[in-house]
Amino acid sequence: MSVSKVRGTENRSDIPAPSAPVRLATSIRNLTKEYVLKSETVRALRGVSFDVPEGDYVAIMGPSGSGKSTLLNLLGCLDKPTSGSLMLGDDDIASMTDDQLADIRSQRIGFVFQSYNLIQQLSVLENIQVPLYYQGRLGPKERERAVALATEVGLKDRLGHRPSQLSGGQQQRVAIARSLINDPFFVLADEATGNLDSVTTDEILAIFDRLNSEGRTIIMVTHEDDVAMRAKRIVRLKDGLLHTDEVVTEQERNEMREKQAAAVAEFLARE
Ligand SMILES: Nc1ncnc2c1ncn2[C@@H]1O[C@H](COP(=O)(O)OP(=O)(O)OP(=O)(O)O)[C@@H](O)[C@H]1O
Repeated sequence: MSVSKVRGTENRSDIPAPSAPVRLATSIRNLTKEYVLKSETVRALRGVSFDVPEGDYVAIMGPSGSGKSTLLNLLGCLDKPTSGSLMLGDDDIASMTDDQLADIRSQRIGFVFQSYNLIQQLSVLENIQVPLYYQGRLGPKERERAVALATEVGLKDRLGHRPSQLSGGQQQRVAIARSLINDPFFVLADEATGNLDSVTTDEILAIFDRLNSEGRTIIMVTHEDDVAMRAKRIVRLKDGLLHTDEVVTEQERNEMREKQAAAVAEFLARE
């Protein structure tokens, strides 16, 4: 893998030129997280700093225990840092109350999990609208938006289906549509293709590509190099620290797309 070693927003053709101020989806400074146990304190994050400009597509990688889930939990407002700052828009989550964190989590962050996390008793359309239930925002406009999102992820003719009547890839599409219903700061994807075969993985990554080209910010944790190479940037953690922060060039992303498309075609030809 040859990713060019360029950090932050320097030399980024996909990020607006300096004349247009770069708006940040999130900004992380000296972020630490310690878990205090009876016998020891685990320093899961030991001072991590990076920015995610709006419209970026970042893959977070690193060996087991390097702090990926801890960082994801902080980005998703599921936990608070021990020190440092994590800005979402103008708000620092470090200084928020638990109630404020819960509000931001349900209203401004789109989650996509490996196991889809859909509600089995609800239809596709209802699952997409779940984040709105908690805010009491369910009217014809919201329904229209949910239908539009279902259409965007290719599920227009499955609106009344239950999750058990869908394939894994279709369930993940529902989760992606659900993640967008609140127009989030960013979509946070945790091993989103981890349960999917190569054909379906390619379909889901194509949806992420499209969403990102429409301006959506995507942050995903993955163990898979081939999945990470579809992002615009790879942040690697090691021992709770930022190890590398590398841009994936458009050429490298295209090559990975072509490689994966060829593998899918070969697989389908064998079927
Ligand atoms: N709730 C917790 N209490 C105590 N220690 C924890 C807790 N969560 C994580 N850790 C520790 O923090 C460190 C970082 O863990 P984390 O789960 O963030 O790593 P990871 O990179 O996501 O690993 P993996 O790829 O295996 O999921 C590890 O040493 C882990 O044992």
